[in-house]
Amino acid sequence: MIELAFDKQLGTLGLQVRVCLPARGVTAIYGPSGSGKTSLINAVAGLLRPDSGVIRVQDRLFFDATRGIDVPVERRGIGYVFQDARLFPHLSVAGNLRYGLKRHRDGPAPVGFDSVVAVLGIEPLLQRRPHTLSGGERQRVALGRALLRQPRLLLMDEPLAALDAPRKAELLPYIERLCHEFTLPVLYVSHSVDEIVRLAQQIVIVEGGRSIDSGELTEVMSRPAHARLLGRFESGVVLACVVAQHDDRYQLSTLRFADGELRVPRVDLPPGSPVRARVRSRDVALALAPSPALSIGNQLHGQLVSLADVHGPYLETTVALGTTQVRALITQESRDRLGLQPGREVWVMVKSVAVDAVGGQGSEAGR
Ligand SMILES: Nc1ncnc2c1ncn2[C@@H]1O[C@H](COP(=O)(O)OP(=O)(O)OP(=O)(O)O)[C@@H](O)[C@H]1O
Repeated sequence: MIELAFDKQLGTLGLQVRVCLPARGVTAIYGPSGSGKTSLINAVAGLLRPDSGVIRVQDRLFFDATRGIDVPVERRGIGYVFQDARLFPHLSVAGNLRYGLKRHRDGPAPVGFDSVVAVLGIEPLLQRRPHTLSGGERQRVALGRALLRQPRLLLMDEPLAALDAPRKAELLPYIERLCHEFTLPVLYVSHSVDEIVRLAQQIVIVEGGRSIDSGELTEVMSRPAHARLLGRFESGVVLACVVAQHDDRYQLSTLRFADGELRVPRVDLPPGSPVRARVRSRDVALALAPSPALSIGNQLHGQLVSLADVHGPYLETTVALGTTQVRALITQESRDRLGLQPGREVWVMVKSVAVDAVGGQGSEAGR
């Protein structure tokens, strides 16, 4: 387990972290700008000293204020990848990677030089100097260097933030692959919901310095309480699904979740593969009856649970499809016109779904 229970006063912001996470897979640290995400992982790294509390990663106690324990940064065995790659300009790529290796204590290294080079596709870059690399290539080298230090925990602070959209798209599959291949726990700071849904299994939500929620990603992300933080364009639910079958004629795939099925553009994974389907509230409409006259194929029967104000003309509604809940963004005018109130039977019209493989590659949307 990773136990983070500490406080730190940062100017006017009171950082107050209380989370217990499994020491495996990727945990996203999500929250608005200035909420304290970087400060949280800096405390784990040993770069920021809490005023009180405890920081423990598996059997290693890094910090305990009452017992006067504060393990120095270099002895925590943590890899850190920043927004900018921070490579040594005078060393080649190979030299930068070996710098990490050199600092590893004796004994067989679980993460080998060749496997890191292969997973991150660095081979053709080995003799180059950092200033000749693109931003995405530099970040791949920074990731490799961090991994070769054989960390027990990897921290990443918005590693894609400084890149333009094509470079982001280029780097993301490498991050996915390394999280999959090297089984060390990762804390991944980001305020991009797309990145988080694609990479993380767990999430910690930080707001105003406080860890307000944490847990399994599909569960936490789908909670209506977080709709405000996610914003009107990102709010929605994440459904754990499996690929049920493919329809070659129409190039569609059927995804099965606990209470139904969704048809989406073909997902290149074999039947039985686990995937995540992100259904944004703004991509869902409500109707009082199913309609074969509509182009939308995903029409699911459910019961309206609640209607919550968002802002302006909008309401976010929650609909139960058995045990699964989805949400739809509608206008107040639609609510009154359709006479919608809790308990009412409705049909959920899903216009678009973003699909991400669990620990694999993602594919986007469909109608
Ligand atoms: N040493 C410090 N002294 C005073 N205030 C600080 C200190 N370190 C951070 N802060 C403040 O604490 C707040 C949280 O900063 P932090 O960088 O952790 O947030 P963040 O969620 O990572 O933000 P962003 O997403 O913009 O990077 C900010 O308002 C920052 O100015």
